[in-house]
Amino acid sequence: MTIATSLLLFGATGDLSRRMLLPSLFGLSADGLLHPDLRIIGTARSALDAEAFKAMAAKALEQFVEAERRPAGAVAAFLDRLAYVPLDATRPEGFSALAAEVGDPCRLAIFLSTAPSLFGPTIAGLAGAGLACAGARLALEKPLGHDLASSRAINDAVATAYPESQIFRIDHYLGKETVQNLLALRFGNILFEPLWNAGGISSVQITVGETVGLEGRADYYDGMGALRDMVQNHMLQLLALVAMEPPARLDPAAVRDEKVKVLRSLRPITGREVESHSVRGQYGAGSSGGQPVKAYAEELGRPSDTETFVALKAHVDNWRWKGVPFYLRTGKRLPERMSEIIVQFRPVPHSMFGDAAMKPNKLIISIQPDENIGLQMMAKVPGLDRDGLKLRAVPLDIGMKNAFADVRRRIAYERLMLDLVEGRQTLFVRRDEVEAQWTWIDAIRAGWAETGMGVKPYAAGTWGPSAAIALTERDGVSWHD
Ligand SMILES: NC(=O)C1=CN([C@@H]2O[C@H](COP(=O)(O)OP(=O)(O)OC[C@H]3O[C@@H](n4cnc5c(N)ncnc54)[C@H](OP(=O)(O)O)[C@@H]3O)[C@@H](O)[C@H]2O)C=CC1
Ligand SMILES: O=C1O[C@H](COP(=O)(O)O)[C@@H](O)[C@H](O)[C@H]1O
Repeated sequence: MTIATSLLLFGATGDLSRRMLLPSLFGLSADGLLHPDLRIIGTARSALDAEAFKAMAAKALEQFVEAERRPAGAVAAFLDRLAYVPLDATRPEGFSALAAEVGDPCRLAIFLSTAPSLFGPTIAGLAGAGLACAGARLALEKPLGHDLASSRAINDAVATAYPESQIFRIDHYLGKETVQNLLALRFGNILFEPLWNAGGISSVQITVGETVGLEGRADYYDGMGALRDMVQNHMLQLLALVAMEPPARLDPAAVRDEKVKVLRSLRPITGREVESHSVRGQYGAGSSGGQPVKAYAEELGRPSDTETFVALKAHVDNWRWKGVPFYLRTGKRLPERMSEIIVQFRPVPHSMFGDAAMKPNKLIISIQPDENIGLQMMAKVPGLDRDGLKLRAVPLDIGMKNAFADVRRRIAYERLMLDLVEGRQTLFVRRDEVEAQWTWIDAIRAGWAETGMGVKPYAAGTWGPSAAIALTERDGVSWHD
């Protein structure tokens, strides 16, 4: 595994670069985790020189890195790594100037933080300038298309210059600490695996709630909606990690082989099934964090049929998960920013305590805002119990914050950037995974179009339309709010 000595950052002046990528690279540089020779070459259309780019980067660090984490020396050392080449990626002739800045093209990492419509010309330009060497790595930001066909077109364009072993497709959820902790929890403990199947588990819920609205990404978001923006990628990756078979090794092929099997086993939701298996919502006026907020259409400035909320009932059609519903829900302007996975175990087969207070065990994996793993267990209520034992559900909590109080938490992009420059592919999404994800999503969208299923309103600051509650209640299941 060779470590890259140049990182080429396309879209270097953009929002993602300023908010996430440059701050993450800075964090790694400040902690001595980057190769001392690593140079970061920013590129975008803006006609900046290196000094102006460094000034922009310095400002981004001021804005997005806490003051105590950016001592002046570390900032200066980071800025020293930076160079900038202005380039319109649609014009092939500009790429030779870029190549001249790159040292060894076989020790190059490239990050495309630009609109996917630029991927094709960028790849052609890179290849034409000799920057598609066998050792080079290419990271691609989402969205990787807006459906299966467009995703295939992007992947085909990329594959003309870079083989799959050099492609790093970003899903930033895979860089999150608790998401990887799922692997540790499932495969580092003997406790869960014997029950981790349809015999022991009655349902799984995955919620990714956001309090924010459009956040200045109106055109992008309105063209995508919650299903494509969040479910197609992050939520299906979470589902795959929960449902996959134990990989034999923690390596890219073994982990991704298991995930893709799950994604391909997702039962298609087609035609009229969308009416009983999905709910689309769009927020109206309401409140967020105690402040009044506008309706989606008002924020957007025009009427729209794009969903800002989606709830789904999915099934993984294989031996392990026969008959177990996976409920997914995500939305903007929900009451909390909260991502969690709830694994609902089955009741004990026979209760010697009577039925009254028995609650089946529940595993609660909180991804954000706090990392927490909780197991709801039955315990005896203290007392003399003249009328028989009384039981109550109590939490067995592992607060990651306390359990690992002395360990610094890294944001997802720090881990992903480091894996990119050092060449570890496990936390990046393989082409077959993306395509299986799109296949499942496209069928749902086709069903929505076929049935004319529109969006149901919900007030900002609530958990989506009431139909989302009915989706689970019909099966006797409640969302874990
Ligand atoms: N922002 C976010 O939170 C997230 C963004 N993404 C995705 O990442 C990508 C970048 O997003 P974001 O940073 O928000 O977008 P921005 O619009 O803020 O930035 C786009 C970047 O692309 C550059 N660019 C535009 N046209 C060209 C061109 N013809 N040639 C070369 N460079 C060009 C811009 O350069 P210049 O300004 O100099 O013209 C700018 O640096 C998008 O695909 C987005 O969907 C994914 C997840 C989250
Ligand atoms: O990819 C995206 O993710 C964010 C949510 O990410 P998180 O790390 O804050 O949970 C979402 O806001 C955005 O719409 C989407 O494109």
